[in-house]
Formats: sequence, C-alpha cells, structure tokens
Amino acid sequence: MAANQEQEKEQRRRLLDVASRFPLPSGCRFSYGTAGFRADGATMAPAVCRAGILAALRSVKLAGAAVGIVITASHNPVGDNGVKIADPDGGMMAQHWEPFADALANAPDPDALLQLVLQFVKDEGIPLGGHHTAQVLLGRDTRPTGEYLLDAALQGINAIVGAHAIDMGILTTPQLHWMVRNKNKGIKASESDYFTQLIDSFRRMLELVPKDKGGDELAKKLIVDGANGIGGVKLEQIKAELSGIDIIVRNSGKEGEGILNHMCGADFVQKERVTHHGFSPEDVGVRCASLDGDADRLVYFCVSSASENKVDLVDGDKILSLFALFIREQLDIINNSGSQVNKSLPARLGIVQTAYANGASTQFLKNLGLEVVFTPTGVKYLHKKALEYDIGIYFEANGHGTVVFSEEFLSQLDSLSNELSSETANGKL
Ligand SMILES: CC(=O)N[C@H]1[C@@H](OP(=O)(O)O)O[C@H](CO)[C@@H](O)[C@@H]1O
Repeated sequence: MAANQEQEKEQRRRLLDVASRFPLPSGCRFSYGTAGFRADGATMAPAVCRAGILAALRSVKLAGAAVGIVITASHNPVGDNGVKIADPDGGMMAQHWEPFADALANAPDPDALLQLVLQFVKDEGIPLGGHHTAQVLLGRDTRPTGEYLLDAALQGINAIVGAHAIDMGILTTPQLHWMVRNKNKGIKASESDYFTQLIDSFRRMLELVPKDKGGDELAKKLIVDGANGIGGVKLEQIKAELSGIDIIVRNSGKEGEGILNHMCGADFVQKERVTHHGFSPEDVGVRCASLDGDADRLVYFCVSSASENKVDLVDGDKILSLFALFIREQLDIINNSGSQVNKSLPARLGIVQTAYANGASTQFLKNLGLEVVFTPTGVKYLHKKALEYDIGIYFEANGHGTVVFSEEFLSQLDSLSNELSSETANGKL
C-alpha cells in the first residue's frame, strides 16, 4: 500500500478511535457562542476533545501556523468550564469555521464525526493525510476540571496525524492569545517573556506620567481583586517587579481566600456595585481594580463610603473614554509639535462599542468629534471592527477591551520617531 494511503487509513482510525472514547451524552447539545463552548465542566470533555480536533485541523489548513486553545469559563461559576480557539494572529478563531465547530461538537457517533471531518477537509482543501504538520498551544485557568479537560483536548489534537500539542500550563486568557501571536511572529513567546514585556511596558508608562498630572498619586496603593482566579495568581508573581506602585492582591486564589468568581471579580462588581468579598469600609478612598476568573476583564472601583455598602465604578465605558482622551491628546501633541515630519501622521482613530454601552459615554465620545461605531456583543466582533482603523479602541461595559494599532501606523510612528531624533540632533527642534 502506498505511504499516503497508509497515512489516510491511520487518520481515519485515529478519528474513529478518539470519537468512541468521548461519546456525546444523550440530550447534550453544544453551541460555539461568543467565547466558545461552555457548560458544566463535568460534561465538557466531548466538546473539548472535538475542539482539539478542530484546532489541529485549523493549524493544518494554515500551513502549520500555531493555533491556541484556552480552557476556561471566564466569569462563570467554578463548576462550569469552557473552551475557545485562538487563530494564529492571537485573535478569535475565524467565524466562518464556527458552523463546523458546532457540527463537530454535536456529531452523534464516531462514524458521523469521521464523515463530517472528511467532508469538511475536502470542502476547505485541508491537506489531511499528507506530510503536513500542525501545532496547538494550550492554556487553562485554575478550575478543578481544567486538567481533565486538558487531557481531552490533547487526545483530540493527537487524533490528527502530524499534529503537535504544547501545554503552556495554567495561564490567563490574554497570556495564551499573546503566546500564539508571538510564536507565529517568530518572537519570544514564553511566560517569562510575557512578564518581561508587561513589566517593561508598565515601567515605561509610569515614566511618562508627569508628576503634576497625578504621577505621585499613581505611586500609591492599588488593591486588585483577583476573583480567586488565575489573574490574582499571576499578579502575585510579578507585583514586586511592577516598580512605582504598591499592589495588594485580594481574592488571590490562594487556599482559603474564597471561591472563584463567587461574590467577587469584575462581573460581580460591575453588576452589583457593592463592596464584595475581601473588601471592607477600611478601603474607602483607595484605588481598587477587579479582574474576572481568566483575567480578560478589568474594571476599577473605589469603596465610596464607610457607612454604605457601595462602590464607585470605573467600568469599560469609562476606561474606553480615558484611552480615547489620552490617545487623542498624544496625536494632538505630535501634530502640533512644529516638526516638519508630522504631515505623515493623520491617524484614523475609531471607537468601537456594543449596544450595552452607556449612551452618555457614546455621546461624550461623539462630542469629542470621535468616530463611534457599534458591533454585536463579543470580543470577536469588536476586535475585528477595531482592526479597520489605524488606532482602534474597543471596550464593553463589562471590562473586556483593548487598543489595537495597525502595522502601518506603527511603522509610521517608528519613522516619525527616527526623523524627530535626527531633527533634534541637528538642532532644528
Ligand atoms: C471573549 C468574549 O467574547 N467574551 C464574551 C463573554 O464574556 P466572558 O468574560 O468571556 O464570559 O460573554 C459576555 C456576555 O455575557 C461578552 O460581553 C464577552 O464579550
């Protein structure tokens, strides 16, 4: 038998075998939602195994580029778990693969699963059975079902001939996305590289804050609510190196500190707006921040009075407005610097929100003359829209969000910076 036929046969055997090891419980139905599959952690193994198959196929399709799997149920209760796939650019999996994800997760028996994969491979032109390679990076949060589901994902990945799984360990969701992106860019992608970048960026940011604009204030205490999840664990590891700020972690995930996302974390604070687990009237006036269970949400708050149980919240809408003001101010500084080289920097700045954004924040941003657009709920929609701009700022009120810069804009900034340095050296500025 020719080598290719042998490999094809082996491929079929592996798929049938893994599907029979992870049968779909009757009455179970999975749907790839805004952030992947989610359910009670104890029922998730079939969906996670099939997500493993899917991620490996995606990597084969993309010529062996690294694809990511995150095992987390984010802000949901500790008994839940979930799985989502990251594309090679570090963003969410391309949406046109979601219908296949659903079909695969719900394939009723091994033969149906095999037929689905073979048909999809044919339709998408995936070179399965040949001399392909695939690599999948895996991360998971601190949930008790994490390790068991990691094993299901590994078995799914290994069911694709030539696929290679790399367990990156217990991570925040942003860490895994960052690692996938860096790996595909051929740059350093380990956890210690992530920490180095974070610590260095934080130091450089603090250096930029003028003392007369709150630089001294920043140096004071910050209490971070880690939601008893992975964010608190990682922050404990690096907080001593985030020089210039005194960070105290509460709900850090240590034994005895409380239950993941229970009466704590970004989702709880944003919805309830009351002093929560780990906080007390003694914290009145201190800057505080809350993460969620996988640390991809962030809101700030302050305990407002010792007698009332209330907090003042700085939610995603307000964080977005602060970023918008700051970035616009930086662009104005560049454009008014009197240099001859500015003409090249008219950046297209876009603000992306969802229907859940506070209308007052939208009006505030529009009054600043900024372009504000809307997408459905979910990072995958917001992120995609933000990429259409030179600088795209997006946040959901619940604290999911970021700022994205186009490659072209970054290279323009680089050349502007070089030109300004040479103007300074020549005494023109
Ligand atoms: C990565 C992602 O898209 N997460 C979604 C998802 O939040 P999680 O924190 O991932 O559970 O559901 C939220 C709605 O409940 C939505 O606002 C958010 O965008």
